[in-house]
Amino acid sequence: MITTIVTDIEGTTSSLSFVKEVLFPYARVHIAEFIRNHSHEPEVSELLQDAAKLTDDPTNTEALIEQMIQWIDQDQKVTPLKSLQGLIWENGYRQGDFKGHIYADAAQAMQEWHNQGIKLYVYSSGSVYAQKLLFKHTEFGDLTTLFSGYFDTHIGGKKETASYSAIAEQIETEPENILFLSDITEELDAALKAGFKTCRLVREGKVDSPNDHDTVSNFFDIKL
Ligand SMILES: CSCCC(=O)C(=O)COP(=O)(O)O
Ligand SMILES: [Mg+2]
Repeated sequence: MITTIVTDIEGTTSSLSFVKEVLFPYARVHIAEFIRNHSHEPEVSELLQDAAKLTDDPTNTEALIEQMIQWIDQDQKVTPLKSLQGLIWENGYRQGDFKGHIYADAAQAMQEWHNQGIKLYVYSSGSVYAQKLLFKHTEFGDLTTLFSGYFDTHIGGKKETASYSAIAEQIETEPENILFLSDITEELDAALKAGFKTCRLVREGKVDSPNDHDTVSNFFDIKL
């Protein structure tokens, strides 16, 4: 029996194009200015140090900015970069430059599941802070009240089975009672290996070859 749903964001609750054509370019344009203006703040300074450890020349801030722009362009899920992106997007949401995109079916189904007592969690490569911002500023209003918790790559990569086992342990729920929703087969494979039920979202384009996961094109077709 499914008591709990863990959902991905990009390609699942929200469009790929919102992330790739709105959020990532916004971070790309503002990251240099953001780092130059905020690097003295403890939270930002710590993230920069963590990111610098992953580069060849940890002492050169300008080279680090270039590296982070490259990571954005390559959609690298580098944890300190994802945290910095959240801090940068905060301004965009606050100033009304964009709203968090949520498919209407996802907003409605999640509201219904929540009303039925099903627990909802988010697991995304975007930082927990970025996840909360996205769900707080949607065209359906503040959806953060629907969620019991949020997970990002601090718990591990989304293609690693251990991450899903850690989530199940943390939320004190048997894996077989958890349904994981994602558009990425490798993520679903990892969740399935951890004992989760899985459902694949194919939001744009045709459903491709069959695989081990139920596949739907919107949240209304998800069977619990
Ligand atoms: C938290 S919103 C931004 C999404 C993001 O930064 C990202 O990398 C998408 O990852 P997902 O795991 O949601 O596919
Ligand atoms: Mg995704």
